[in-house]
Amino acid sequence: MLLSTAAARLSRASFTATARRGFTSTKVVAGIPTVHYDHFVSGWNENDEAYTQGKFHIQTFNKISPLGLARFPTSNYEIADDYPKNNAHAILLRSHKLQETEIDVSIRAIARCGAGTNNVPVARMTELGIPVFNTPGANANAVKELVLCGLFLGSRRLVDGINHMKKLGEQGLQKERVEKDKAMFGGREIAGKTLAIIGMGHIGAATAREASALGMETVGYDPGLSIESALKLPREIQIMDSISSAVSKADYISLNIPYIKGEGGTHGIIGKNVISDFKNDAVLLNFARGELVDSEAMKEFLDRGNGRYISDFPDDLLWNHKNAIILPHLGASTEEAEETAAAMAADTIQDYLERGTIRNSVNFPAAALPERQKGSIRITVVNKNVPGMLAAISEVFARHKINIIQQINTSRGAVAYNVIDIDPVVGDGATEINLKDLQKELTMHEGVLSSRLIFGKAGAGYARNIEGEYFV
Ligand SMILES: NC(=O)c1ccc[n+]([C@@H]2O[C@H](COP(=O)([O-])OP(=O)(O)OC[C@H]3O[C@@H](n4cnc5c(N)ncnc54)[C@H](O)[C@@H]3O)[C@@H](O)[C@H]2O)c1
Ligand SMILES: O=C(O)[C@H](O)COP(=O)(O)O
Repeated sequence: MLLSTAAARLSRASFTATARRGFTSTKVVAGIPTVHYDHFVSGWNENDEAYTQGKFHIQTFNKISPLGLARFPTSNYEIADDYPKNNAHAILLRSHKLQETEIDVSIRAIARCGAGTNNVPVARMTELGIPVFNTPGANANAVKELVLCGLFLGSRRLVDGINHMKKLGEQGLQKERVEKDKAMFGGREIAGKTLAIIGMGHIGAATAREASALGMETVGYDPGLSIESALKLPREIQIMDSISSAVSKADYISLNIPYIKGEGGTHGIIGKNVISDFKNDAVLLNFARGELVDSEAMKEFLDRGNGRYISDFPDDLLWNHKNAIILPHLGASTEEAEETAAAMAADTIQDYLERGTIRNSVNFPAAALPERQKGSIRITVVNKNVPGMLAAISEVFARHKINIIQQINTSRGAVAYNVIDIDPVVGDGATEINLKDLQKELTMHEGVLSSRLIFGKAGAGYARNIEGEYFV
């Protein structure tokens, strides 16, 4: 859907832009030949007046910490929450549910200031050759602190007690009734109880450590446990081989895994089966995602016993349940976490846009080429991860008698990524290099999705192969 409408719009836009410009630019760099290039002034924008030439345009969704945004130097970047169609180069967002129609063809990258990327159509972005980034660990401390708070909310009837005191206050009865009524809000201590951690990544591992320090026994389940996280776990933690075996021992269960839709994903992973292994008075802490828990099954559990559910996510069924406490997605809402996540996302985006470096991507392979030599030109190519692509790409450079100084080719799943530094002095001694033709040949090779020339003006030099049509 997007492609057909976008393609139609872009056909018009690229034609108009080319016709309007009607020239090929040149750039002379001291000591090296003349470089011919095209579309260094972006041809994506339909409205030239709105376009600030020579700057990267970052489109934000959600309110992003100003301290994080300040990482973008104003000399090279412009930030706005709204751009005319095809004027933005990258998207920065938090939990906004990003629709495919909001992702213009000019977008080269998307960064999530936070951990979960289930609000971004990641699989589709992979097909389109657009890297999606997140900020691992940036908000983990904030979430961990709220999970600890959840332990206490689930142990003592704090919210009910607070509400009761408000009611008594309105009636002027607080002092008279407090000592008698407090018996309604008794609880238990967490020391000596068992906490099961499902997902021992940045949040889960930190929670396990703190819970252990508070005197709790800990058990954990995580089939993808990283070495980095394993090193943070308390020594005493017992590692289990299934969710059920972990929860069956637990008085408290903390869920800290990503939400992944579809087959093999985590939708409703805490369902009837797993819940049937809960102790009658178990407390489930869900600071991960609402969709991980089957609300019907949870309701049955809460209706029949003394169990509790503390969740950071809206729930149409459980929002008013007497044994549930629902918070308005506050896990990462601290000044510190918002700032750290925004700063990390800003740095990641800049590294990608300015150097082609990829780190913290959820759909692209990590890639970092050493700084490009002065005067050299960096070209990045995104292609489908199918046989013969590297040879085909190298062949284009060879045909143009261009020497590759350094390069990296790496892949992840269905996508491959190349970063190539070339010597602008062509092999046959010619004094001119035609990047315009080179980029078109590279980009239009079957299987290539996009290419980028990192040389010259910010925001320019991006081309895409959209189902066999060339867009610059
Ligand atoms: N409430 C909030 O505001 C808030 C803030 C940050 C993160 N989150 C949520 O918490 C999740 C975890 O965040 P994180 O920073 O710890 O991420 P992380 O990537 O560091 O850790 C996730 C861990 O879960 C493990 N895992 C994945 N699938 C699993 C499964 N089926 N069973 C057991 N373990 C599994 C992974 O191997 C990984 O170790 C995020 O994906 C996000 O949805 C919520
Ligand atoms: O996945 C995350 O990082 C959290 O859910 C935080 O979301 P937020 O940035 O919208 O608070």
